[in-house]
Amino acid sequence: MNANANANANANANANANADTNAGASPPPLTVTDVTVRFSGLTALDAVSFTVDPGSVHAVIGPNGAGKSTCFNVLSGVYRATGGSVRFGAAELTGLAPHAVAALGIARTFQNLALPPHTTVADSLLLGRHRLMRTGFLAAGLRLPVAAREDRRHRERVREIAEFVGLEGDLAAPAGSLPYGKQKLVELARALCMEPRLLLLDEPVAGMTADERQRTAAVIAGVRDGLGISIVLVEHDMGVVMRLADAVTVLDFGKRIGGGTPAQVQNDPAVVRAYLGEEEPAA
Ligand SMILES: Nc1ncnc2c1ncn2[C@@H]1O[C@H](COP(=O)(O)OP(=O)(O)OP(=O)(O)O)[C@@H](O)[C@H]1O
Repeated sequence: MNANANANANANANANANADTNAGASPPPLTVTDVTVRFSGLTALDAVSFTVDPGSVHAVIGPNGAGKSTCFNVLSGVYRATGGSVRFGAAELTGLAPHAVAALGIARTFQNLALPPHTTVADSLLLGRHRLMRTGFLAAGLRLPVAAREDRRHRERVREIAEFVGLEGDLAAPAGSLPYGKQKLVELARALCMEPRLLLLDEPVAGMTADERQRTAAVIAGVRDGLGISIVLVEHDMGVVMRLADAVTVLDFGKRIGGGTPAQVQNDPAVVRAYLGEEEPAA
């Protein structure tokens, strides 16, 4: 079975096993309206608007310095927009701290690895479920049956998610001992362990080998197709963007200069112009 088929098969097998909180609930649209971010005189984002349709992969692309990371940081609550609004369904995200954004079912991964290297993959993924744990510290410390039951349930779910991304054979390994591509998949799995409805992926294939890129792209497609989770993807790899994205927003110098399907933006003269001197947006 190739990576694509494997991810999709796993997606189908596990879609039904999705038993926690937000899981299974169709995500609402994410609506970004006129978002502006200024850093002492520099306008990093200038009245940017776009909508992420439920269950779609929406890529945000643009040349270096275009404002992609700034946009990502606004969506995840790390930066506060100077103006405009970001709504996830009825919830206004603007001004919320990252933990409050996460509590709405929005999970993120990081551009650089953020895993404790000596912690096993299983425990790293369990950390991702912290938000969903109900048993208190005391009950867990006293080893009460309710805590043991909850721990078992979370470990089962961790195993399912590990299988979904193809890490089932690595659960006992320290995360830091795995090849880079797998460590990035652990990050993705940890975000999935939050049972998000929207996943923010910051350059998920950066630094990967061609094989790792293909495998990760298949897993991301599986997340959308099998779990119905909406995905915002900031990515430089145009091949991956064009293959994966349902919709693309193109930024340049903080402004939205184009948007639409991958085919539409590839053929948009303004987009091609913005990329001249860098990489062509063609796959
Ligand atoms: N915290 C900050 N303080 C001041 N200026 C910033 C800050 N973060 C970003 N900028 C500036 O905002 C602009 C947009 O940067 P941003 O990192 O969002 O672009 P990008 O599209 O992600 O670029 P890259 O592809 O190189 O990562 C740049 O001019 C950058 O120097």
